[in-house]
Amino acid sequence: MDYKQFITLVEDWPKEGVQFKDITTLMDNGVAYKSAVDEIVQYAKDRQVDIIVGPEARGFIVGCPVAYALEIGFAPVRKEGKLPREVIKVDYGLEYGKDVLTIHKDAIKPGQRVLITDDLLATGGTIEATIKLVEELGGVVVGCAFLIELSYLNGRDKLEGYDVLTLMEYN
Ligand SMILES: O=P(O)(O)OC[C@H]1O[C@H](OP(=O)(O)OP(=O)(O)O)[C@H](O)[C@@H]1O
Ligand SMILES: Nc1ncnc2[nH]cnc12
Repeated sequence: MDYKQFITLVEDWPKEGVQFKDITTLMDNGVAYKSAVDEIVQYAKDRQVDIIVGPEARGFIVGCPVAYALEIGFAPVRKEGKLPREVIKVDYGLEYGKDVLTIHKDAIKPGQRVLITDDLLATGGTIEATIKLVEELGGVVVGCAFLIELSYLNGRDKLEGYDVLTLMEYN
């Protein structure tokens, strides 16, 4: 499917000079959303994934339906101060700012095969931080799946050695 027709490009948001790729117009379309999720479900099946991990908030939109379809768990990675129990944390930077990401200490069991999902790969800061959290808990990252890759921001450079699926690319 040509998913790009469902993405809305918003100039100068959230900051001047950034072209925001709005996925809500893809999610609005049930057929397109299901098709995108189905592609990631197949990718996860091929890798015998035990658990999905996704960063707040748009990583949930992609990862939760995949976990549901596969009848496996989903572990949320959230910004600091949002998870109620003991967490580990990591600092990271992204296209338009920086922040801290956290995950519950017991979210992943050592040796579990993990698929990380997010809507978009930009500088790669978020995925790099999420991988760090997963690996610190002993998880094995067997794939990273995104709807969109902004190849002009070179996020893939941070993913050397990891398997990556992206459904759309912007140059
Ligand atoms: O590759 P990067 O440069 O790290 O950028 C990509 C990240 O930026 C966006 O999330 P954002 O932090 O804006 O949070 P949100 O999903 O809660 O809107 C997007 O959903 C990715 O997680
Ligand atoms: N240009 C962009 N559009 C949508 N989400 C993003 N996250 C980081 N950069 C982004």
